[in-house]
Amino acid sequence: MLTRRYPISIDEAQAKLNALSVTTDTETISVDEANHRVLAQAVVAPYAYPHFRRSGYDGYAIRAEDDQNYPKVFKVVGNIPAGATFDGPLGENETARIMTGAFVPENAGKVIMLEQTREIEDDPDHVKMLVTEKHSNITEVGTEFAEGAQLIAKDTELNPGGLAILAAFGIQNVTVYKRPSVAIITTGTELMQPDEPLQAGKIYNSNGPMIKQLVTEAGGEVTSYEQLIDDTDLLKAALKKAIAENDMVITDGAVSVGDFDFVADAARNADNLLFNKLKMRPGSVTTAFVQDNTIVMALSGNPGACFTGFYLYVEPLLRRFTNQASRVRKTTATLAAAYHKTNGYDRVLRSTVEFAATGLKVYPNGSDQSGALGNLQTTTCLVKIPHSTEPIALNAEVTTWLLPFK
Ligand SMILES: Nc1nc2c(c(=O)[nH]1)N[C@H]1C(S)=C(S)[C@@H](COP(=O)(O)OP(=O)(O)OC[C@H]3O[C@@H](n4cnc5c(N)ncnc54)[C@H](O)[C@@H]3O)O[C@H]1N2
Ligand code: MOO
Repeated sequence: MLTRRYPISIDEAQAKLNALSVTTDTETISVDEANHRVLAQAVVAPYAYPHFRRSGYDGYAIRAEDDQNYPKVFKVVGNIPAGATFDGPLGENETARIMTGAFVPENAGKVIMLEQTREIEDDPDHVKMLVTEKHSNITEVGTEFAEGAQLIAKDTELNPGGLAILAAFGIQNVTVYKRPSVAIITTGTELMQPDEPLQAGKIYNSNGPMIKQLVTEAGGEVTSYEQLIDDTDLLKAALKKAIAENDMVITDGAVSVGDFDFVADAARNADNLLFNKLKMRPGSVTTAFVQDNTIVMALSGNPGACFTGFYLYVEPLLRRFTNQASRVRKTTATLAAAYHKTNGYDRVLRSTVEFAATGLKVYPNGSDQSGALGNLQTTTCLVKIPHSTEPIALNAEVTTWLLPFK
């Protein structure tokens, strides 16, 4: 059924999505699997770190009171490799040979580096120290973290460095936000499977693989991925199932006014229709609605529109499920290359950004057509050309969205 749609602006559409309440759930997972997951609770140090006084160098540990009158001969009373401990105190002018990272005897005040010492021929029980050291060369207990100090803050996305901090304390599990579950439904009888030979009138599905990775990059979990032919009953059933089982459903294609545009119907009858037309190109047909507490984001089948729609509307929403701000950074930049077209709607150009000394410069990157995909790899930002009857001026200040992972 063809019914009139009422377009809203990019800002209005983003505001509507932003106003949706999103539930954040948590789960406890193994640190091994926590890279790029977001902490739902701060992690604190279970004990001081380091938890023993540690030597920074290979050398000899001595008492502070013996640290004078060089050159000087010390009696070697022990050997402390990394991982070992040392029983008993050092006596006057006694020393223990020590390795980097090893336990420093309790009453030692300094480690003399090996380079400042000399063995004594035929006398392995003694060593000659040539000069003292400026620093103690000992890392004290708790230098990095006191017991109970915060190791990593809540709402931090863990990375390999952070995992190292957790591992340093033997922490094996962390409480993180659950990733939002996302079903992806791509549509179109023209879509072939990747292993099928090329056929006239048909294309390979390029949006599906892209959306899958974009969802993952934005912290979502793709729970199902379907490529369906244009069969209204099939599509309706798939959408219903996906809605019942996921936090979000992303559909692609079948959203305009064609014969199989089942999404338009679902949107019209939804619990909460947010928008089904945008004052923007590409992606004017982008649609969003809530059904049974699941958000359905219907992206255009046109590759350029699909890419643009994901970053402007889906990424910020996905991030909210893990209490994160969008990584698509909105800013202003200088339009550094001419763009002559005028537009009835705001146009979002796939562009590239240059971080110049004078500020950000942006350059339209190849085709502005909704159906073009040749610029998806190299695009690093999206640039808004406001609707106007006059072409935009060169060097105009333009709203720019910097894309993450670019
Ligand atoms: N009579 C009208 N026709 C169209 C209108 C309109 O208002 N009236 N809007 C146009 C605009 S603007 C857009 S954008 C597209 C939107 O179409 P859909 O989002 O419904 O997508 P489809 O019609 O299914 O496909 C459009 C285009 O994209 C290709 N496609 C679809 N899926 C994929 C995929 N997974 N990978 C790669 N390419 C895909 C498909 O083959 C079509 O070429 O509608 C205009 N038409
Ligand atoms: O909605 Mo279409 O992508 O504007 O060209």
